[in-house]
Amino acid sequence: MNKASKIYVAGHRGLVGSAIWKILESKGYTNLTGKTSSELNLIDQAATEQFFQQEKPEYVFLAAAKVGGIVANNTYRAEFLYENLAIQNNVIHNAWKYGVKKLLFLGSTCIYPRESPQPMQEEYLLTSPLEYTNEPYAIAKIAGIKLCESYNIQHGTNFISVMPTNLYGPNDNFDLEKSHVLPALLRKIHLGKCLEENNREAIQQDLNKRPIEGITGNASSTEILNILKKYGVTPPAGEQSGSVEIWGTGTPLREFLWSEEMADACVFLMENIDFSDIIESTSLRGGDTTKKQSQQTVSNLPGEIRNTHINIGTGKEISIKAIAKLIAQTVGYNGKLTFNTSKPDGTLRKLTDVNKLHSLGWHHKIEIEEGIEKLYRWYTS
Ligand SMILES: NC(=O)C1=CN([C@@H]2O[C@H](COP(=O)(O)OP(=O)(O)OC[C@H]3O[C@@H](n4cnc5c(N)ncnc54)[C@H](OP(=O)(O)O)[C@@H]3O)[C@@H](O)[C@H]2O)C=CC1
Ligand SMILES: C[C@H]1O[C@H](OP(=O)(O)OP(=O)(O)OC[C@H]2O[C@@H](n3cnc4c(=O)[nH]c(N)nc43)[C@H](O)[C@@H]2O)[C@@H](O)[C@@H](O)C1=O
Repeated sequence: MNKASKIYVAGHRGLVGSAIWKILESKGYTNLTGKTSSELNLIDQAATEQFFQQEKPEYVFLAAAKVGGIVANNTYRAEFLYENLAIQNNVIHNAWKYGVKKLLFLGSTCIYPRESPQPMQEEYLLTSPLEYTNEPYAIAKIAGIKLCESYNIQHGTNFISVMPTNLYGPNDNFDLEKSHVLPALLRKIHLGKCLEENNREAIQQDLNKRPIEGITGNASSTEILNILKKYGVTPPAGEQSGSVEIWGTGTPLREFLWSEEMADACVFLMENIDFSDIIESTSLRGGDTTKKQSQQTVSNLPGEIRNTHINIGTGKEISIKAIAKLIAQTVGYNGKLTFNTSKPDGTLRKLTDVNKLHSLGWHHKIEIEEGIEKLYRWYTS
């Protein structure tokens, strides 16, 4: 990529897309293009083709997707499968058709089997059944990996797939039903602290920025208390402390990566790594049949090529209970944390093996304690 290359960031307003955009700008890339979903609905095949035909981007970051936490994935199963398949089919196919030089596709670590050995190596893909709560989303992401891989093998394109662990950071989704665990708990615990301190102004500010089911800060105290109670945030009453509800048992383990570091990894790979380098690093691990083929060009490779995607994570895990306690400590919340076991736990462990990423030359720096502090500063500023 040179600084004047035309770069399309699909999903440039999202958690990861906005961070990719920011990094590209800060590195001096001057020819960036992005469209909101209302300007360009990537589910629309004709509109997507027209965009590629007219704009002819040279590089594409595919960070547009239907995204959500465990309950959203489990509830809107058809949307997660259909929309993600459609978005990635349209973008990846047109990237090939209109000569995109390199594309980076974002998948997810939920592509790995529910009972995968830990930490999860790229080679564990498609070795046993998936976790039920996000199976449709995972199937779409697996199809995306295979689409990139297959266009590379059949047509000689340079499309790279990355599988991020759970992400968090500025511009995340803080919806209390549809978001991921970290933004949801940060917001609930923040609201719990505001109730603890009887800080009505801070609660009003929060609801004005992000209304819950149409309830804003202008609603009556009763309406506000009722909506917070519905999402598991209750005020202290007399001698009794307030409480914040955590979904599930709190025992599942998760790995969290700061979204701006995720974006940094994406830009690093786009700038430095080609599909042929990935084949080489995959073969160096000895995990598949490309072992003796690393010196050949991609289009000439005989035999089987698979598991060319790259995990992106920290390689470190923490329980949901511990993450809730860490957030409470950062926010300064003293109330109770309760567990609602009628909500799903999902996968019990999904720790990434990041050796391939490290061997390609990228390593994370921000640990979870620092990340939560940064996120809370961003959230309350
Ligand atoms: N967040 C996480 O923890 C993880 C995310 N990922 C993956 O990383 C990628 C980025 O996720 P994240 O940034 O969190 O997602 P966000 O929900 O924050 O952003 C999604 C983006 O996709 C765009 N988009 C959605 N539907 C369409 C559509 N039909 N047409 C055009 N644009 C659309 C949205 O555009 P607009 O705002 O204009 O509507 C938005 O900019 C996704 O592929 C996701 O699967 C993987 C693992 C973990
Ligand atoms: C990134 C990944 O994210 C999704 O998978 P997930 O990791 O299971 O998603 P999650 O972040 O929503 O939950 C993680 C854990 O946390 C618990 N939990 C507690 N309390 C809250 C809570 O208040 N909200 C949420 N959402 N979860 C909570 C929750 O019960 C679960 O045990 C995929 O569907 C898919 O999108 C994907 O790729």
